[in-house]
Amino acid sequence: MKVLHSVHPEDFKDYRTNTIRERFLINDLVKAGELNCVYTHYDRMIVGAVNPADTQLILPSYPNLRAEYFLERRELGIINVAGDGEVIVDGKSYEVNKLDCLYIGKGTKQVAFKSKNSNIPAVFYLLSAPAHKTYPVALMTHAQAAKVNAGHQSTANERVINKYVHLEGIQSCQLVMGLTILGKGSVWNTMPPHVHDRRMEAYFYFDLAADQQVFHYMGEGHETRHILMKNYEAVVSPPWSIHAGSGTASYSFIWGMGGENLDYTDMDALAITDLR
Ligand SMILES: O=C(O)C(=O)C[C@H](O)C(=O)CO
Ligand SMILES: [Zn+2]
Repeated sequence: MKVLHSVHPEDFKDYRTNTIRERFLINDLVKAGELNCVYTHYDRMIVGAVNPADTQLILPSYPNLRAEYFLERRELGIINVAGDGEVIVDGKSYEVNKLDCLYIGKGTKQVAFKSKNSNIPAVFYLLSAPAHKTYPVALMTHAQAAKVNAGHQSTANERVINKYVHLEGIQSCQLVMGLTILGKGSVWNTMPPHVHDRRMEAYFYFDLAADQQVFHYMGEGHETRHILMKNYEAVVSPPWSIHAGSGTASYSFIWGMGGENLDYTDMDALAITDLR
């Protein structure tokens, strides 16, 4: 499993395009018939994706974990971003269709992923954080997710934030997870931006046309850089970094965090005019 190490904000200031991409971008996650994971040293969050074709794919245990099975000491959040799918948790099947979320607690021995129709395969995005206790398996459909309307059409940042795993939603040890869908004509996410030193974050962009990209902004507010992101690519955001994006076309993205607390609103906002 590929490993991403943590970066100091002072070192980040000298990074050029290639180094920024090497240290923070997670690409090649979604591949037909494959399950791929990347281990990050940001709160030990694992970022992954599963794209089952004709046969089911089983979550393996990686040598990095020194565990008998993947979820021996971890919890897992899953969101499907494509065709209808099924997740089998220790023999019990859950229908996980587009934009539905399944949480699986510590101690689950086997997790298998299937597409309902191999012509329209599912793409399951995965986030896994270390866990100290077992919370029950929970399925939340897109319709059931807590919705927050944010931004405005006049500032091109109108969007709906959908919260699945958080303090008042699906219970977890440290995972917080949801997705944001931009309104028609809006291109900006998370603007005005924020940081949260208490939690790392990862963004995964989807429903972005193949010939378009998202400019994802990162770095300390007074020292920003950008990274160009394609559909089905993820990026890690260190605790000291802003994480915001502007797309050349419409898109959605999954956000997910791990760290000190489960409070979605624990953010330190930055004024747009203070950004450099
Ligand atoms: O569009 C937004 O704003 C977001 O989705 C923000 C993320 O949820 C986030 O960064 C949470 O910390
Ligand atoms: Zn954030």
